[in-house]
Amino acid sequence: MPLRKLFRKFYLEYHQRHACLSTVDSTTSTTDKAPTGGPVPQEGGHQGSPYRTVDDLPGPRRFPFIGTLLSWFIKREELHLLSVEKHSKYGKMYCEKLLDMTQVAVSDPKLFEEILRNEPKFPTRPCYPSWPRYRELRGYNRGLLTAEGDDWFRFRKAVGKRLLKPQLAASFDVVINEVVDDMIKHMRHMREKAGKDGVIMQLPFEMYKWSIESVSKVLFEKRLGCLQTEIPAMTQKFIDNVNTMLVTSERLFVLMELQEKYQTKWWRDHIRAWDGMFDVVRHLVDTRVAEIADKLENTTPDADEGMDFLTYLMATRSMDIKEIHSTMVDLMIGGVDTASNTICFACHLLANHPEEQRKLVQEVDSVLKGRVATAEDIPNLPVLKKVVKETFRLYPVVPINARMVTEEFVLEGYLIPKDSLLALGFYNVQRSDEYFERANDFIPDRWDRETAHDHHAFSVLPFGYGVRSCVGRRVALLELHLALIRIIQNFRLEPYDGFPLVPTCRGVLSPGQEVPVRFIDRGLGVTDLKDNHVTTQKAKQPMNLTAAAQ
Ligand code: HEM
Repeated sequence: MPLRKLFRKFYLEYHQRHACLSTVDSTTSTTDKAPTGGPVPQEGGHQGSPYRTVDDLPGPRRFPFIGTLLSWFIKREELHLLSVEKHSKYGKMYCEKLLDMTQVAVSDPKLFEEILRNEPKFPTRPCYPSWPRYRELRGYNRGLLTAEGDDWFRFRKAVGKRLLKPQLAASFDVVINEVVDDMIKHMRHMREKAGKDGVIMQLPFEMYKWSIESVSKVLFEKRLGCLQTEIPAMTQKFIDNVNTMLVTSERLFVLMELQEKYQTKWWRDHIRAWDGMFDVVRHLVDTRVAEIADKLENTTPDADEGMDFLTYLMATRSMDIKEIHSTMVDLMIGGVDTASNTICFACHLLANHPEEQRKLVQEVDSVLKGRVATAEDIPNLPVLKKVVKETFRLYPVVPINARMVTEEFVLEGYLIPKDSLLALGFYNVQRSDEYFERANDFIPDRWDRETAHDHHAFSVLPFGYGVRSCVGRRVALLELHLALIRIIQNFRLEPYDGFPLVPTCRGVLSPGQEVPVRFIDRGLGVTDLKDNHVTTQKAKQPMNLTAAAQ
């Protein structure tokens, strides 16, 4: 493969890794319609075209051959800040060339809306090349994260029906609460073990274990033991393999084919890590399938019956077992560091804003009166919802989303060519004084019912938007709300001086290894679920849980 092509491929993969969901995505957007807003210039067009070209857009200086690639390398852990820097210099829409790849960066809620509302029926998302390659080698289909066209649509329909219906998503509160219960016990243990005045060292890692455990229980009806003092060997192997897979995915950005051909250590580690992850997921799926085998024979899929996720997926008979294995791996990948990073950011913000924390404590204590919350309680906790939304605004785990352009289209009078990349600067908009007053301050009240609509609906999109948006968003919100309630019921949060929080952006926005928060025990001990145990059957009851899952 010629060197230039290899570099182009590297750039594409590099961008996808950093501009999209950690391990995940970017989305194709195609529309051949001229935008509804913005004049189509009659002057400045090229070769008789009424539109301007992307070369007419402002942008950073390009070096021969590499274009602006260097700045990406230098700031690869701060891509969110690089995006802010470039937008403040070149405006809402600029163009840069990375090798021969055109990237159009956009930072304006109206343009986000225009792009995202015009997606095709089956948006395709490019992904790490090593991911589909692994599946090809082992005879697996792509899973939900990376599948395309009809396959993606089929998987999305099956998974979405169980995870995205508000009432059904809300029915996961029982299993989520079970895991939150253990998380609180684990947090108590860790803060005592650290002996540092209530500080939980490596909070992000502890929260990571919580989110793996929680997603596993939701998806497989199985616990992995992440929150036990001694983590079972199989679980530890899974955690290690996820980490190795992610690290080596980055290293295989460059010259993947050659690395495969010469079986480099990174390549071998990568394949071994995937094998390990698939082993665990296959074991979890197959064990559950064996448990429900008898039931399955005569079961028809009825998500409304509150069926557990895997039983439902099997009963749809719309995915074969290998597609299910693949999709379950993808759901695990999509659901772990996203939720755990967000809860770390929320704890940090509350610790540093005692007044906001006080309002939240007051609301939680007065509404729940010391009992464990369920999904039904969430609509009655507006302060909680505002805190989570404001956390997403300040620390969006996906700070820059992206779309590949598969058909040329017109945006703001500029002809955006096929095969170029659209980078949607969410972080930049969310931190901009143009869209939010005192944009860098934590002000949950800006999301008050009366004032929330002052902000453009596309100015904060933590889960993306449209048909390819996050399929786990309702589960994620429920996890975050229930976990945060319980943390607040059990601990008072204080800042731990001397430790600054310095988020990095390697894929997803992460708080780093340590989050400087002290957890002071409130001594109320709200960890026992027995008092208000709810059953999965409640999904059948006619109650309005729509708001609860939003
Ligand atoms: C705070 C938590 C989470 C955040 C902020 C988040 C955010 C996102 C974003 C921004 C996307 C891309 C959307 C787009 O391109 O428009 C996405 C996709 C996805 N997420 Fe999440 N996510 C979270 C939790 C979860 C959970 C818990 C799961 C699984 C249960 C999950 C599974 C997925 C999957 C499978 C996709 C790809 C969907 C598709 O391609 O059809 N996510 N997520």
